[in-house]
Amino acid sequence: MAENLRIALAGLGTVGAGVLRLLAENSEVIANRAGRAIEVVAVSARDRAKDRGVDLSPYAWEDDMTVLAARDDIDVVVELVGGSDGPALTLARKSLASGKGLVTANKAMVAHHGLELAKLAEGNGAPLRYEAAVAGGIPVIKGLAEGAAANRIERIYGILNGTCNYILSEMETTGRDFSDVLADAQALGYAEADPTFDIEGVDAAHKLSILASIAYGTELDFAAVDTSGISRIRAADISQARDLGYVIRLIGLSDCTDKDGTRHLFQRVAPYLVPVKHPLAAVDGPTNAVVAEGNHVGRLLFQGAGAGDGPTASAVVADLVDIARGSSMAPFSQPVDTLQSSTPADPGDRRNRAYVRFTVADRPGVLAEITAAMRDAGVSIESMIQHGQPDDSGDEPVLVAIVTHEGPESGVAKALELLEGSASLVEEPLVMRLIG
Ligand SMILES: NC(=O)C1=CN([C@@H]2O[C@H](COP(=O)(O)OP(=O)(O)OC[C@H]3O[C@@H](n4cnc5c(N)ncnc54)[C@H](O)[C@@H]3O)[C@@H](O)[C@H]2O)C=CC1
Ligand SMILES: N[C@@H](CC=O)C(=O)O
Ligand code: NA
Repeated sequence: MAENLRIALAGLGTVGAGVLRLLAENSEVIANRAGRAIEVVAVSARDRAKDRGVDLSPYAWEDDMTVLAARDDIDVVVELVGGSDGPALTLARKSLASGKGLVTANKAMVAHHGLELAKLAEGNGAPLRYEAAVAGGIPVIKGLAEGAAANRIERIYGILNGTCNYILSEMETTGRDFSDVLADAQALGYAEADPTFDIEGVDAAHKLSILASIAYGTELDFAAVDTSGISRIRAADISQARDLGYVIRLIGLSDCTDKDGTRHLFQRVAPYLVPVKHPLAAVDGPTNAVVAEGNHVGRLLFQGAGAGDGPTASAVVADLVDIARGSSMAPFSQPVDTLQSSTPADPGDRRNRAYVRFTVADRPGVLAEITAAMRDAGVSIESMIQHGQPDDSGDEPVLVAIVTHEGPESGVAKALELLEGSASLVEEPLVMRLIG
């Protein structure tokens, strides 16, 4: 066998400790497939003494993780710290600049700095891999960049955040409280260090922007992702959706069209109503699923664990196996200077059915005001559900949910504009589109 691939690990939390366990447990199968052993030489994290259930004594310890990039006994640095900037980015830049390979699970860093890092990697002949950064254990980057490499990808969509999917599906099946289920997701190691990234859709937006770049051969444009999360969803929305035959899922959705020589890139992360019979409705817990439509292969569905130590470690180590084998794939599937620029597509042009939930004062004329705004904006109402309050005092706000017929998104936006400042509305309306 060839010489060992010598690696250093920065970050020994959920994923880092998972990688050490996986490398130890499956060393033989990994070495057979990689053609050589993968040897951990050095590690770094915040707290050396912390009990992680793994023996760190065989490895050199560095208090300052960025020093790993300067060690000449290391071929590849594995960054499992997190954060778009800060020490993770310094380590990534230094590692690639010194010609070392870099494997990372850090979608925030790749979404913000992926093109710069890819340029550094290509310029220095250093491999850069980040399969774990998108949809955890699912080999979706490989699937698109390698398996579907012959296709023009026209559309991708799916469930890209395990924490949100866990929260929504638990709330749906057990009726448990949002914050209670979020605490569970954190304890299980699914959530980001700052869970607002999960619940406000930012983590899924990081992943979507990376997938879009690989799928369409366009430059990363995280800032253009139209992003909203699940923090405003209530148990009442979940039960109203169910009564209508839908479940609620946080969906990332993107397509890319050429118009007048310009690439128009649509990227959105938002909660959608998904028909119960749709394949994405059955995706529950921390599972992720990505649908990609290629112009020759047709529809591909990738599904599996999107978060957690074992699945994420599996993707990290798969990248190491690739590097050990000598794979020379460009970090974004094609040389970074061949990626095309794009312009954000206008969402107002898109046609959808929408669920709009209003929280309103329980008094005469409120429904008429809402329906008048819908009429004036040219929005046709398909159904309306009002959840009355237990008594008839009129003191408590009530929820009114409207489902519209299909129409341009600009219609609902216009209706909400007409209702802006209305004394009947107790809070900002919540809009969720219907998929399928
Ligand atoms: N947990 C999961 O299911 C998944 C996580 N990821 C990504 O993997 C990366 C790591 O995530 P987790 O293991 O969940 O995080 P974690 O919070 O469990 O572990 C982070 C590790 O980095 C170390 N660290 C953090 N800041 C540091 C600093 N300034 N200096 C030195 N060490 C520092 C901590 O001591 C800890 O060992 C993140 O980029 C995350 O987005 C990706 C896919 C799934
Ligand atoms: N916090 C993320 C972890 C994996 O990327 C998620 O919940 O999906
Ligand atoms: Na993945």
